[in-house]
Amino acid sequence: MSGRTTSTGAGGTDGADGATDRARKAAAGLAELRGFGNEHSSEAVPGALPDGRNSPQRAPLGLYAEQLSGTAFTEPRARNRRSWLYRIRPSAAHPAYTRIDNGSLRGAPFTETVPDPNRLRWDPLPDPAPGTDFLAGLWTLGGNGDTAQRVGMAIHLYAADAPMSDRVFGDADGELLIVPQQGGLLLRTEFGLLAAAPGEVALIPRGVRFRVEPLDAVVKGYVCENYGRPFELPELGPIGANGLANARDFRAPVAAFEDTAGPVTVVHKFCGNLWAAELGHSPLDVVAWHGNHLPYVYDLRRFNVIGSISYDHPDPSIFTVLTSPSDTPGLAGVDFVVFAPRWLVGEDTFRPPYFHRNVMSEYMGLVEGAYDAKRAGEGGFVPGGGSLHNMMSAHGPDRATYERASTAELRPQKVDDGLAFMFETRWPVTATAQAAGAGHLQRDYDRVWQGLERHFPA
Ligand SMILES: O=C(O)Cc1cc(O)ccc1O
Ligand SMILES: [Fe+2]
Repeated sequence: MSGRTTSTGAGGTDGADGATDRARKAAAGLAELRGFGNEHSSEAVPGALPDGRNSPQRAPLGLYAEQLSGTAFTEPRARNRRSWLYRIRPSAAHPAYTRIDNGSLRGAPFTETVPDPNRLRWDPLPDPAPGTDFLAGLWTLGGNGDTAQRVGMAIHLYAADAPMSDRVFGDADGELLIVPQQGGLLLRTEFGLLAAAPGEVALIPRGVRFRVEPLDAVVKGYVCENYGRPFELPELGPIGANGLANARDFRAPVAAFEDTAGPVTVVHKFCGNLWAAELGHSPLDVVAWHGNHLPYVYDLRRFNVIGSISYDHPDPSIFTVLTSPSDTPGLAGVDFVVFAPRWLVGEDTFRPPYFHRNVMSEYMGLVEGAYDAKRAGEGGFVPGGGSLHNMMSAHGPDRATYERASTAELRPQKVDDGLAFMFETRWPVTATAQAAGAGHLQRDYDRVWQGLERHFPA
């Protein structure tokens, strides 16, 4: 939470349509600011940012000054998040919102099914119907908490093949941690442009408006919608001053604005429902900004993996990238955890994840390759798929993994054939009806633990 940087960013960006080539080029060479939780500032036009005050009598260049807060005004300084935006038109100048169809999006409280103690696993989401944009392609798997209480989280997947060309999205219910799995995304946000490819994650803070342009024909991935306290970096404790996700590797955008005529639909997610209002201009019209309530991208391959260099398999909290603390110290509303390439050297150790029953609830996804506790390939844990192991549901290595790892020769071993992650939450996850009844739900997941026979002498 330190440091201040300044930038002069890109000028106005191209309009919504026909911009895909330009978007690709932009993705390849985006200017970015570095750091986590920093007070950054950026102006797309020199002189657009007021100096020495947030809200002068008249903001420079005829812009409107607007504050966007991500925490209450009065929260402790160390976790206070807010940004000041200097825009062509104030966000307040919009007509009434009206409800639109929620599509496959669901919000908390999740009451369509009863919480299920069974281990559940899904294959990847089917390909999108042609013309599906990111917002239409969001499909809620489940979640917990209550949007109106700002507590809990939702797990979504997405599959899309079309740009959000004439609409933008903003989520009042929480921040969106986007985990691309197939294909890259260009995120045009109020703060500027970010690109995120598989292996990276992007975070859109609560309330920030953005639209998504697929950088590949079909894009798929996962989203953790965090209704609770904004994600922060975990404490490092005895690890020391460095390690895990290093703050300097987080990339924020520089200011870039759209000065285009509408109609543009603003879709606003509020207490689980989608509302829309039509504007005569793009709301991505922020010419300059400063603050710390910002979108960012992080490359998971930069994660500094800490592990055992003696014996035993450490608990996966050591792999926490981001944590959203709850009201109980040490107990996260949701953690984002990554299983990144690493060496395993433990002596006399069962090296893959152990058998366990966890008080926390675990949703796992796979960006690529395989996961070291589960068989890969068809019918197994595959990229784009996901598993849910709710509070106290017994799980761990499948039979094939147990047999392999309990007899393997324990040479130093590099695990670098996959990238798995976990959304781990203190509250059980209740599936939506569409997830519980999905055609891509694996009906025989329990079988992976069958045949684990007794070896104890009779
Ligand atoms: O269930 C899982 O595969 C996730 C997990 C990984 C690990 O290394 C230890 C515990 C755990 O829950
Ligand atoms: Fe687990």
